[in-house]
Amino acid sequence: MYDRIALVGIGLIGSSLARVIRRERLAGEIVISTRSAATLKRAEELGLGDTYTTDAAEAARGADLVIVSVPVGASGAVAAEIAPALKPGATVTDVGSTKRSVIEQMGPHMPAGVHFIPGHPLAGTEKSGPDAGFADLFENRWCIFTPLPGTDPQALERLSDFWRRCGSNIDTMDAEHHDMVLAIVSHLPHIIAYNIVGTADDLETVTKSEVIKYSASGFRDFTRLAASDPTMWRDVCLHNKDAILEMLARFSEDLASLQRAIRWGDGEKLFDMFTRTRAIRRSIIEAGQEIDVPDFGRQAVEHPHKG
Ligand SMILES: NC(=O)C1=CN([C@@H]2O[C@H](COP(=O)(O)OP(=O)(O)OC[C@H]3O[C@@H](n4cnc5c(N)ncnc54)[C@H](O)[C@@H]3O)[C@@H](O)[C@H]2O)C=CC1
Ligand SMILES: O=C(O)C(=O)Cc1ccc(O)cc1
Repeated sequence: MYDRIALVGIGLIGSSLARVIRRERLAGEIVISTRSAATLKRAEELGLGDTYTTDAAEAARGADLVIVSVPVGASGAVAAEIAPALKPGATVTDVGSTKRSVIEQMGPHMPAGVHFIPGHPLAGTEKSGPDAGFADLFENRWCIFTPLPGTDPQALERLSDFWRRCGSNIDTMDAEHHDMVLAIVSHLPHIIAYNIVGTADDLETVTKSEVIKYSASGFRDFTRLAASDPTMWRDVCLHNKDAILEMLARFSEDLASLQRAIRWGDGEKLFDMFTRTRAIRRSIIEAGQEIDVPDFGRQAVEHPHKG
């Protein structure tokens, strides 16, 4: 699909891309770049690409598609590094979990004639690094693009085709909306998980070994999320601050209401709420999507990001 694909960042997402690109023969050549020499060496041992370099600009030089898969806080620095090496007509995309900040960081560095198309595959795990990736990661998952006004439709269609061949379904929306939706369906659940596991860890009356020994499956699910990469999630929190704070405020209000119902023995209120939430889980299962972004508020490309 592309003669030369450069993967900048070769952790869970970058290495999953490398594997599916190879399996589906989506590139003539895969060039891999990452900042850390040790990670690059591991990528080479795993045979993830054709050539390897710690110099992102060298990787991007002559590439038809550059995919930036680094923590969102590093995307501006990477964009500055690769910009002078990009060839006219190249497409640059990313996979970051937040979109408005990535656009603000990368956009200004993108030379005229280069197609910059921000993206986000809604697929991942709590693991990180090149060993954690797998070719099926994107299978039957959503990939959301947040194209900027004036995006070349052909470049967008080609990139969409690429992701379809990686197994994904495509959606587009503006970056603000993306960040709001993801704040509730992904960022808040991770923050809640970090928090509940932290609370359990701080308890004085219940020992750490009891938490481990008796952890019910509900708590275990939280510990999986709370094991996610600290650098990645620090960056998500710092770079989707407004939307996360908005969702946290709503969450806290609703939690206070739940707390009140428990305090005052309002069983009807508790029952009604638990019935309502049970229906949501059922609709997700019926839709054949155990996780992923629900249908609400999807916006078409015709209403792109205006920031
Ligand atoms: N882990 C997940 O479940 C998902 C992550 N994402 C997004 O994908 C991006 C990458 O995440 P993962 O692959 O999970 O992380 P990871 O920690 O597994 O890999 C990150 C990679 O970026 C490299 N890196 C870090 N700083 C760099 C810099 N300044 N210059 C060049 N390379 C640098 C690291 O060496 C590593 O190769 C993040 O923006 C994250 O928000 C998106 C969907 C799911
Ligand atoms: O591990 C999980 O359950 C996830 O939710 C993975 C994930 C993490 C970050 C994203 O931006 C998208 C997907």
